[in-house]
Amino acid sequence: MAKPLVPTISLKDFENRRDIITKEIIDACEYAGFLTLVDHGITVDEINAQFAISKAFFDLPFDVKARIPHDVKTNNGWEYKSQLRPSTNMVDQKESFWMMKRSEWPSDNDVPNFRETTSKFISKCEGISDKVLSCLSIALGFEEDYFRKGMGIDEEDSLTQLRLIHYMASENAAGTWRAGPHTDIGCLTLLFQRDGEDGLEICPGRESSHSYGIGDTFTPLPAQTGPIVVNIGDMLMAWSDDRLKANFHRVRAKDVGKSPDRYSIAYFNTGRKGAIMQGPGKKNPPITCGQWFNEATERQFGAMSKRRQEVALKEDGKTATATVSAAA
Ligand SMILES: O=C(O)CCC(=O)C(=O)O
Ligand SMILES: [Fe+2]
Repeated sequence: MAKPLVPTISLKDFENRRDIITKEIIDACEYAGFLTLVDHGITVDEINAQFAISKAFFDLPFDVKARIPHDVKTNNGWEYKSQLRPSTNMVDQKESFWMMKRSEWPSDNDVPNFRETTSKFISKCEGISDKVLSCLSIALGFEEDYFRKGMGIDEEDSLTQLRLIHYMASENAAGTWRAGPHTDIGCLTLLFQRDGEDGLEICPGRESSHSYGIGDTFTPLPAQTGPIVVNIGDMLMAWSDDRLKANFHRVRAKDVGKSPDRYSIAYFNTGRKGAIMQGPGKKNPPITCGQWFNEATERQFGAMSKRRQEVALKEDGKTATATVSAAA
């Protein structure tokens, strides 16, 4: 039987099976750049609890969500239909809340238990990411803790983020994108989805972390509650001398007919600002992760502006009084 494009990899008995798991992860990352993790240690109840928190946040009135507006400089905060994709020249049909461990979080008064549930969820994501990153460190010829130090999740200059995402229900969505084709900016993304909320599609075949040509063969990856979709981002593609592939992916709604709301949660492992990224073969000149992150966020999110968000709110006929003040 042909191997699936995106393999399912179990983290069960990780310490004893580390070598096998490393080989499976590397095989997946060298072509598809995507894999699905199971037996990872987060229960379906814990995942559903975080989705419930996410929904409670997105259900808040616009002006409450807009108390923490997206800031292009830090890439944290709430944005509403404002992510202008270079690949489509259109805004994604979604809203999202970006956060770091040390950024401003929605208050527990607005979303009961936000801090406790989300802190627990983040620490689970950290543990799973650490396992995968330690396999990748060794496979690339670095010390086992190389990427652990590189991410520096507890350092002041950590750039790792959690993103709560809500794609609104739609009907006959031809010509629009829930998320236009893109590659992820950071190192390693963990993506949580829910049964029945499909839409993610991936396109393997990217050769260089500096090329942005998009292929035309996208393969759908059905959404499941429980398994985690893991993918490589641009930073790790460059950091591995292009060995691990950060491939294009996108999220679609049905061209004809109704698509339900879709909620997803992404945990983006990103190198800390001060870490210097250079691959084992020194293919690319050294650059700090901070500089890489700033250039990439400007390229991808630079067009998110105060004006854009206000226009989007008005177009939607929602309250236009929200004090959205994201940097231009
Ligand atoms: O919602 C999804 O499934 C994908 C999200 C995504 O690709 C991203 O935020 O980078
Ligand atoms: Fe993505």
